[in-house]
Amino acid sequence: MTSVEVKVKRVLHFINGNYEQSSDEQTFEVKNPATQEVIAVVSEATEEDVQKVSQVARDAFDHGPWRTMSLADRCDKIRRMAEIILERREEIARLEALDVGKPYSHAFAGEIPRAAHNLKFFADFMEQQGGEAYPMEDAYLNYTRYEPVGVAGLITPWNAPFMLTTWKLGPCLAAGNTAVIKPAEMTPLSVSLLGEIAKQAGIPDGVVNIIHGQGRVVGTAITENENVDIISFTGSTATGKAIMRNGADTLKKFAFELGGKAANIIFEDADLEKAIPVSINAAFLNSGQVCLAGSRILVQRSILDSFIEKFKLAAEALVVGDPQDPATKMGPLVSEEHYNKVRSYLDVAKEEGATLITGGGTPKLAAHLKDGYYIEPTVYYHEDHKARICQEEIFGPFVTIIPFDTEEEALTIANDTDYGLNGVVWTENLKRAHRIAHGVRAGTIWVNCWFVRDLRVPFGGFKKSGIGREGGHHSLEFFSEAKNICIALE
Ligand SMILES: NC(=O)C1=CN([C@@H]2O[C@H](COP(=O)(O)OP(=O)(O)OC[C@H]3O[C@@H](n4cnc5c(N)ncnc54)[C@H](O)[C@@H]3O)[C@@H](O)[C@H]2O)C=CC1
Ligand SMILES: O=C(O)/C=C/C=C(\O)C(=O)O
Repeated sequence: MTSVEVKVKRVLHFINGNYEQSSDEQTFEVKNPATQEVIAVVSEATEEDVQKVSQVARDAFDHGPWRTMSLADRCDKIRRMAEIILERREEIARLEALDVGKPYSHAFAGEIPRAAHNLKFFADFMEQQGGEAYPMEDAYLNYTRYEPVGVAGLITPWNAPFMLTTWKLGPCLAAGNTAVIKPAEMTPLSVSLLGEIAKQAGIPDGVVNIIHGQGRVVGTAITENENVDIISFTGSTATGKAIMRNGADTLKKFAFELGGKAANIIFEDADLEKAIPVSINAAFLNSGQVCLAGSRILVQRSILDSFIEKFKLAAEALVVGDPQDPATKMGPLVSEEHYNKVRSYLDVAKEEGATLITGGGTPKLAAHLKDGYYIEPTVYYHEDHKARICQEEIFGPFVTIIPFDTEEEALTIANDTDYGLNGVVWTENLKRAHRIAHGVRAGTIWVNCWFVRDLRVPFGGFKKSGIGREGGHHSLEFFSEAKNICIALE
């Protein structure tokens, strides 16, 4: 028995304002990762379906009222979507907990309001934008307009499906584009609601479309489709590379937010009262399935023993359980495949001679969760930052503590990675904080905090963590074509 009544849901594509099944009526099943119960039967698109949805989005862009309606009307409709999301907050948070296995309390308090904010923020922000003007003496005047690009493919991952889809949909719509959304096949439930929410908000048919299926079929077909002009993708680095290859023939524009292996650097003067709980969150939020996770904890050797002792106690105190239970702080991993991947790193850690500080087993759970994909919050210690567990994105409740002696050494270790999405530094020394923030090669550095988000700032990664930036005007520029108009004044 689960803590919520589960009725198997039927998830359909949303095309041109209607929910419909695939042309060949094929489906696939989605399971609750906490129990392995089937929770949904989802339509599985064919290439023909992708062709159809892309054409619908193209026609809506070329001939529909969306890109030509007044900015105020467009933004009002996007803001209405945000209001509806808040009205349905509990329902969406329940679905996210059911589908992803993330704690309901986190979805309700954090991700769903953030999803509403993603839409409202970009509607408000778009209305504040001006253009550029460049007079050439008195002879000519150049002025710049930002126009929508066309059809955007929004390909999103399973770790924060609703929040990350709205993060792309907000600027996409505000800039006047139409969208083909491809949610992750493992977690389609919450994103599927965006169709009816868009319709209820008065967004014209064909502007927001959602198509379900496997990434290698549906994602590839979207990426290769002539009607799709740009792709905004969040997910693994490997998939980012495939998308770039597959989009080359149609010369698509890309924004990629990819993997991470952030260094969370704790100096001896850090305020551990703050650093420990935030580092626990950075390690185990959403079972560590967060691209921004602080999965490499670099600790100055002079405080190593006391840090390990406190961190271990805090990790062991985390309540692991049913995602629907408000007391739960950590749920299961998203799927059997991912569970097996994360578990395989326990063997790697052993082979590499890492020292287990805590975890590595299956937590004690209520009987109805016995088949869930649970792993205890797991903490290793390793002297060698080049070990695989310190280099590869594990994307689970699995962190490694690595010692360092000097600031230079901390920087060397922090930067010795293929990734560069974010970094974290804990110190009470302002000058050192700046030196480290400047020295770490990553898109966001948090000083004495983690995952604090202001939607105006650039968000994205250095190195293999991404291409381009989203957030504020960066998102609007990605989803727009800049046009210059030059007028002779004489
Ligand atoms: N940066 C992040 O937020 C995320 C990172 N990951 C990392 O990726 C690893 C593997 O997870 P996956 O589920 O395989 O992520 P993925 O990157 O394959 O999936 C993300 C999205 O891409 C789609 N996709 C897959 N192959 C595609 C293709 N060839 N063309 C177009 N779209 C495609 C999927 O259907 C899904 O919607 C994880 O273990 C984790 O390390 C996974 C999800 C999110
Ligand atoms: O806050 C954001 O805009 C993005 C957050 C990204 C993740 O949570 C993720 O991909 O894990």
